[in-house]
Amino acid sequence: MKLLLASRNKKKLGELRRILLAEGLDGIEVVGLDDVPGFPEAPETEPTFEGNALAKARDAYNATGLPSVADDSGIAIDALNGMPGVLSARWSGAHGDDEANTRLVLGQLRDVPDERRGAAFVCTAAFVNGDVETVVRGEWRGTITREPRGTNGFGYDPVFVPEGHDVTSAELSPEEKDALSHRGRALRLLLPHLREPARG
Ligand SMILES: O=P(O)(O)OP(=O)(O)OP(=O)(O)OC[C@H]1O[C@@H](n2cnc3c(O)ncnc32)[C@H](O)[C@@H]1O
Ligand SMILES: [Mg+2]
Repeated sequence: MKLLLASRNKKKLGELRRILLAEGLDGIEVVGLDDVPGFPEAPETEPTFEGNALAKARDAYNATGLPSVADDSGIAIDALNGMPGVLSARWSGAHGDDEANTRLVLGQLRDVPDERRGAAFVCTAAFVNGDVETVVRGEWRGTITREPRGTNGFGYDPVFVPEGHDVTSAELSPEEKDALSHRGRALRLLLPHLREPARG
């Protein structure tokens, strides 16, 4: 069985692939959007991660007929009342400009004291295969730093210190991040559902 990972974000796609392959998906060949003919993709306008993930997975399934997984994710910052949330990828106005997004958040939190800098990375993963639709959510709590640190990962990783750690998630190794991250948690919840059709 082919499984389509419907994301345009190369770093995210790399993590999705890495997490799934580490779990050993026997009989499942993982492909990305670059491996299938292009199709129109709806803008991500839903108010929830769940809604956006499901919309992305449905678009991918409807266009290709392949069982499809989409990830909608972001960071919810306590002192910003849960924002950037679903707007995480375009918080500074430019979609996918990780550096500008990160800088804007640090500026917005400049006067927020250490004890109120809590945040959570959230990942919702949606699996669509015909009538079968499954959505799961993984969360990863931590705090926002005052300066970016580290070069691994992507997005807000350089400013996020996971709970129980002193380093940012951009200073963790890829394997350490996968073991703890919102994305790792969500995909491990999805695994039983992915394995089911592969047996048929
Ligand atoms: O929609 P696709 O094509 O998958 O790619 P995208 O980059 O637009 O992805 P999202 O809409 O899900 O937006 C997620 C944003 O949240 C941030 N983000 C998500 N997961 C992250 C992680 O593991 N580490 C750091 N930042 C993350 C990052 O800035 C992403 O651009
Ligand atoms: Mg997106």
